[in-house]
Amino acid sequence: MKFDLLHTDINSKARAGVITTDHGVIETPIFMPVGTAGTVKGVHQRELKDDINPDIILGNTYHLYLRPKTEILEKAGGLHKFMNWDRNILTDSGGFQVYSLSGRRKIKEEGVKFKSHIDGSYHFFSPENVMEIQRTIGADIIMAFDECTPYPCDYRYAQRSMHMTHRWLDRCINHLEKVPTKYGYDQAFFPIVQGSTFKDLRAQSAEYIANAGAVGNAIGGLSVGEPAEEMYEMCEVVTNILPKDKPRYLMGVGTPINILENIALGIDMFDCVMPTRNARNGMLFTSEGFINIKNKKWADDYSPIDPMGNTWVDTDYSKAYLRHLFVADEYLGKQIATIHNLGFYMWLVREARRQIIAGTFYAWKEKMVKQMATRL
Ligand SMILES: Cc1ccc(CCc2c3nc[nH]c3cc3c(=O)[nH]c(N)nc23)cc1
Repeated sequence: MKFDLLHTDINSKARAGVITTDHGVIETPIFMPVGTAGTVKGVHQRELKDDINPDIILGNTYHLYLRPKTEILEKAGGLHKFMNWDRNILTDSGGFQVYSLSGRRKIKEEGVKFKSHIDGSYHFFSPENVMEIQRTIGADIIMAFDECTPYPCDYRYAQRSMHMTHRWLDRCINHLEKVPTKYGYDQAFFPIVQGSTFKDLRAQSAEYIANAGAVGNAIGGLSVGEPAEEMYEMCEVVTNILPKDKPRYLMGVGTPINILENIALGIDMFDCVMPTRNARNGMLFTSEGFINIKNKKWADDYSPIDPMGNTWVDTDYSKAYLRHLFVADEYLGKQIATIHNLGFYMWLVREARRQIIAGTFYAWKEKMVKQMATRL
């Protein structure tokens, strides 16, 4: 994997770049749609390509390991072939999902014992076996096995959790050297910065991760309930330490405003379940603010979903029709809203990239942040 920095904004730390892997280029800043179990819920791969056109989507080690299981993926020749997606895929390492999904889990130095949320069976993730699972899934970018430090927590806990994540990072790196890639293309490995919301721990973790010398770096432990101001403060500290010539991935972020503010702080890659999860609840993101399509006020509004729309659904269907689909619980409603929200997020980061290259990003960002804060 290589990263070319094309342009850095003069009024902020925003950057425009290109990541190149064996499955094509990724123009940054980029938003990565969440495709947890090998599908972006409710959207065909063909629709994804034609209408949303993401350079990369996310998969999840925890979910894919439990279902369809690694042997099924291996026989298919990896996740790309299994789901018929020939562009980039990034998989998270599963640590976060174990911490957030399976209520029953025991975190020890060796690894994490957990109960499957599907059938209650017991499983064990360690830095070593999670590296093997990600080799088998075959994503182009794979994440270190870390502990996403719960929020809030006291300093002692954050410090011990951070050091364990650093020890687990060393075990991931050592093991990866012993397990060759399985399908003939390269897999990039990203370590993850922790340290909760303590500036000194964040600086310490950023130094440790920077010293690992990986081709890309991630910031974890945020977007876990902390106030946005604290998220921005931690990103400021960490992006001042992480190398400039490597992409920076801020995990699980965020709202459109979070994304613009963090692009200004030097973040290149984002993922978030909001556009897809909120879509399924009828919450639409537009450049003028939020729309809850189930609200009665849209019942006889025959205007397009979003006149400024970025995808064909925005002008093919009216607000009244989309509201009817949600009220009637028709699953076409969820599909339309998902394509709309993902189209909005892709537009937002592409427009940010255009503004950075034009040198007008900062003023545009300030205008957009004000404009999107309204609730329609
Ligand atoms: C499919 C998929 C879904 C979700 C993710 C990111 C999930 C995610 C976080 N989401 C919000 N905050 C988060 C923090 C962390 C973190 O500290 N470490 C890891 N490994 N993942 C995180 C990756 C892939």
